[in-house]
Amino acid sequence: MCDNCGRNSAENHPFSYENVEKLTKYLKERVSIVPQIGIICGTGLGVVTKLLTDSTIFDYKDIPDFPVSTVPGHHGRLLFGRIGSTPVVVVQGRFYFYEGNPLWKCTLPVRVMKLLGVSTLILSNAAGGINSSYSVGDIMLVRDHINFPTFGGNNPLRGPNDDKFGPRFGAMNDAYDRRILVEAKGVVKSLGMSGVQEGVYACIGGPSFETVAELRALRDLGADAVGMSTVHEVVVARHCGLKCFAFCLITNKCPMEYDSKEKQDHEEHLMVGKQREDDLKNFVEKLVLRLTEGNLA
Ligand SMILES: O=P(O)(O)O[C@@H]1C[C@H](O)[C@@H](CO)O1
Ligand SMILES: Nc1nc2[nH]cnc2c(=O)[nH]1
Repeated sequence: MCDNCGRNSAENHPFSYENVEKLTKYLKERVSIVPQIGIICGTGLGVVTKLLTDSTIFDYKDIPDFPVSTVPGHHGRLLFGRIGSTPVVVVQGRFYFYEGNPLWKCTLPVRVMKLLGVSTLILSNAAGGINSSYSVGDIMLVRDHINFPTFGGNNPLRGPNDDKFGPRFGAMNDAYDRRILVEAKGVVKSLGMSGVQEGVYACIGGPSFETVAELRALRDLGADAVGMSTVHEVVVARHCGLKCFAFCLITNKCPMEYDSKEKQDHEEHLMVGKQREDDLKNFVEKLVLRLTEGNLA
C-alpha cells in the first residue's frame, strides 16, 4: 500500500500513468513544441532559460494538479522552447523532500517530461564541495551518486509500481550516461573551461546542512559533493528509460574541521551561481548542440 495516499494499486494514484497523461495533455494542448531534451535547473542556475528561443512559459500555479515551489530564490516555471534547433523543456524550480513533499511529487516533472516526448534529461544543482581539491565556483560533472534517503527506504518508486512507466526493479549501475559524460568533457575542453571536476554526488534529505562528523562520513564513503536533490529525479528518469546527465555547481566548501571558517549559506549559494552564469550558459548550449548533432539525445 502507498503510505502517501493509502492506495493499493497504481490505478488512480496521483503519479499514475493516466493522471500524468491528463496533466501532460493540458500542456500539449497549449504548446506545439515536442521537447527532445529536458533540463532541470538547480538553485541559482536558471540562466539556462536565457538560451531559449520561441518560448512558451507556464507558471506552476496555472497548471492543474502541478505542485508549487516554496524555496527562496526559486521560480516555479515550466518553459518550452528551442536551444539552437533542439526542442527543449526547462523545469525552473524544483520540489524538495524537505518542503514536506512525498518523493513521487518531487519527481512528478520527470514523468511529465517523459510523456511530453523527452528522451534525455540534463540536471543541475548547487552542491557543497567535500573533496578537498574542489573550490567554490567549480563545476562537477556527476559520474555517480549516493542516494542516502534511499538507504532508509525513501525512494520515489516506493508504493505501487506503474508498469507503463517502467519495471518494479530497475538497475542503477548505469544511472549517468557514459557517452553523454564523454561529450560533456569534450565541451569543457572545447570551451577551455577551468575548474571542472568529475565526481560522486551524495544526496541528504535537508534542509539542515551537515555536521562535521556527517561530512567526514560522506567523504569516507566516497562522496565528492553533497546536496539535497537530483538523485530522486534520476531514479524516476531511469525507471522510465530517460538518459541522464548531471552537473553540480560547487557553491561552498564544506566545513570538514571544527574550527573551519567555512559556513553553508543559501543566499551565498545563489550568488555563486550568478558569478558562473556565462560559463554555465555556454556549457549547456554547446552540450545540447553536440548531443543533437551526435544523435545522442
Ligand atoms: O536544487 P538544488 O539541489 O540546487 O538546491 C540546493 C539544495 C537546497 O535547496 C539549496 C541549498 O542552498 O540548494
Ligand atoms: N546538503 C547540502 N546542500 C548544499 N547545497 C549547496 N551547498 C550545500 C551543502 O553544503 N550541503
